[in-house]
Amino acid sequence: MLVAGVDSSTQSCKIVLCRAADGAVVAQGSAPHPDGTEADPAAWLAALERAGDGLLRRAGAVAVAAQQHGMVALGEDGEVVRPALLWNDVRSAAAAAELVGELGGPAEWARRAGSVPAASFTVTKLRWMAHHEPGTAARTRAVLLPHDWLTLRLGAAEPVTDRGDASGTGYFSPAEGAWLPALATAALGHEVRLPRVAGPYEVVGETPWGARLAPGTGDNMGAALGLGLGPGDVAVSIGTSGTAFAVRDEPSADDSGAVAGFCDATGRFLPLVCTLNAARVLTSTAALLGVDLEELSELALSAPPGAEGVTMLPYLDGERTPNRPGASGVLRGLTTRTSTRANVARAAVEAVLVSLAEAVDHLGVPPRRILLIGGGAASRAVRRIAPEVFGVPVSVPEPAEYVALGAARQAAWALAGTAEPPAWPEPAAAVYEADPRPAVREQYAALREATESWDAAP
Ligand SMILES: Nc1ncnc2c1ncn2[C@@H]1O[C@H](COP(=O)(O)OP(=O)(O)O)[C@@H](O)[C@H]1O
Ligand SMILES: O=C(CO)[C@@H](O)[C@H](O)COP(=O)(O)O
Repeated sequence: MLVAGVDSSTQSCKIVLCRAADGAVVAQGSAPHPDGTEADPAAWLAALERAGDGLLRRAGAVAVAAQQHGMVALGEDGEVVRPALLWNDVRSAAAAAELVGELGGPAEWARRAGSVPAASFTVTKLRWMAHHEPGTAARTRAVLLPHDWLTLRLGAAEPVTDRGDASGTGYFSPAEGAWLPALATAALGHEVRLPRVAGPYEVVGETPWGARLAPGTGDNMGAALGLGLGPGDVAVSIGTSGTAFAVRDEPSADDSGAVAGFCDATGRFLPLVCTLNAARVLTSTAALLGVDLEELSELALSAPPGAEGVTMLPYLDGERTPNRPGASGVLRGLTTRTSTRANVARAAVEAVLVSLAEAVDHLGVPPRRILLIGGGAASRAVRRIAPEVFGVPVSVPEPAEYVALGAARQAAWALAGTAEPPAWPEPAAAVYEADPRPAVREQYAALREATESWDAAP
């Protein structure tokens, strides 16, 4: 029996077709998403159909994992009332601050919703819409997340979500496993329908070609399931977002707001730290230097650690961790001697890695193992420099679509109906080791602190 897993992420849709018994990939496809921080959900469905052409119909079960947090606002008849506002859209930063104040501060949000909402969270997008598009807000009768909407369109019997993705809305209690509808109502100004929260391996419907549909989840929860993340492991993903996350048995509640207290896709929890600037820092720097990504790696590896003092603050699209939505990128330390393309390339790679090393620190427990995934992990320079910056050996699992694999594993789980997910083998990984370079982190931290007062109003 074959199963399919979908990863509808920020930049593209990726689909894997796997054997249900052991997860071996027999076929895969992908299709790009339009650029931007808002999107017509129909474009996700079109990309899914293109990526899955010729392979989705071979699956006996399907699950969709997708970018977290996006607000898909629906009207009375289930129609999309405006383009979905995505996780990386920072226009709701002021709404986030307003909501945090209204409920009595960050600690109260962390206690009730597991997270302190920054602009990424769905709840802040509802408030932004209530203020800026009151007519559209008034028409909104239901709110779904990207994976919920795609699952519905693939044949779910009713609107459904799962604990993992629900925990990124800001109106769900991870500890209780239940919606907090009053928080959604307060944000939008009126009651709104929310999807049913399905169990982790429930069959929630059937596709038009007769495949069973599993509930799906958020992309980071999908990656945790695809990697088989275990105790002591921290996954670091370099995709459009940078994320660091671990699977835990107890919910978390971080008053500082750095750690989001998400649920995972199996009934456990997934504390996660997310940055807004990761792989695109590398593509932007490559474009700035007029090189491709392979040449960027070569340039970065030809410069010394610390890039002779050239330091980049990578907050190109504003930042979420630290919460600096009005920030922009900064390049420091340029002199006639140090202004080389190699140093700038190295500074970009180090900046992405240090921002994620700081994210790992926020998780609190030093990892036994770091697993590096996402498109940016394909960069030679990233893989080689990562252990210098993280200060521990870094495992890079063999290149694969781990989010889509996690969704496929969930589909196989729904098919099996067993209490635990099917035991697929752990991916083979290359281990990268290097002497730690704490000075690289120190020069970055000094620049981060020195620029705290520079940000524009978001
Ligand atoms: N060799 C490479 N070096 C650096 N970045 C890369 C490389 N290969 C792919 N990427 C980047 O990875 C990103 C896509 O990663 P992915 O994890 O699929 O993102 P998302 O899931 O957010 O859509 C793109 O920005 C792409 O440019
Ligand atoms: O906002 C978060 C996590 O809280 C992001 O991780 C999104 O889930 C988007 O992920 P990618 O498309 O970058 O994988």
